[in-house]
Amino acid sequence: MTATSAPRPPALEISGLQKSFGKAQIIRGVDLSIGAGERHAIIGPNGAGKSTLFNLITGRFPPSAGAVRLHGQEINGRAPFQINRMGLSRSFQITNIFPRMTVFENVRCSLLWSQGYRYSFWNMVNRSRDLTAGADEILEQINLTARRDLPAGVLSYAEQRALEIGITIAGGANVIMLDEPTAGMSHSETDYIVDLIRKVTENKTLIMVEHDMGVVFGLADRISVLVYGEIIATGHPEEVRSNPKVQEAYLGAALEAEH
Ligand SMILES: Nc1ncnc2c1ncn2[C@@H]1O[C@H](COP(=O)(O)OP(=O)(O)OP(=O)(O)O)[C@@H](O)[C@H]1O
Repeated sequence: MTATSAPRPPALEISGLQKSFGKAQIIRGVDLSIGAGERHAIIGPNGAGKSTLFNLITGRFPPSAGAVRLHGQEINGRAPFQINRMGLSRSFQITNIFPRMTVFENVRCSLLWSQGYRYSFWNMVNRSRDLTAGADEILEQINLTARRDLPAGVLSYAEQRALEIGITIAGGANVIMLDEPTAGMSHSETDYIVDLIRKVTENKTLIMVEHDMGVVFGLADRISVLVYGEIIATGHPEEVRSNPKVQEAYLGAALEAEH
């Protein structure tokens, strides 16, 4: 690249985004720009529209108005799998693994899909050294090598969530979206998952919805606060923490709930 080349577009750029279900307007004009390599948390009270926003970004729902750009390319109207192939991958609130398949097979399956293979290729799978090596590398990253050949269903809850993160990153996406990755975890499990997230999102863009303020303030470079379908503040953790609007609308109560 030369010095005169255009600046890198943000990893994700959301403009004027709206979503209504029938008469209910759930996302009411969201503008947000998330830079490449940034770790960004979206916080807000229950029912604020965080999951809906995720579903709009990932193509699960079509927006009522507005646009989403991934690395400068508009993604409106594309199917989730197409957006995934453009480098965006997400996890869900509910653990989303194949419990009877081994831990290794879960990751390999995700790699297969991300590379566009179909069922007819299963018989070739065992021969594919690249896939095996790729899956083993992911298992190493998520600390599940010792559990490689167990059915995923016998893993502990935290290990299943770690596996799900492995499945999310397996396709090599550079924008990773995690929906409440530490929900339902003990303090020690949460610490374990936070370390893991930090490790696997190195040099990637992370967008996460999270209710645990310890996790949010420990991981995020910037935070957006969504209240009633609108972003009322975006900024560095300390700016957001001290913002009186945020204190009033959400953070006061959320931080109190932690103690
Ligand atoms: N498919 C849908 N049809 C109708 N209403 C919906 C639909 N999906 C979400 N909603 C409504 O949109 C609002 C926002 O829901 P959403 O799940 O996005 O909030 P949230 O911020 O993720 O909440 P939580 O923190 O509890 O997960 C809620 O009132 C919900 O009932």
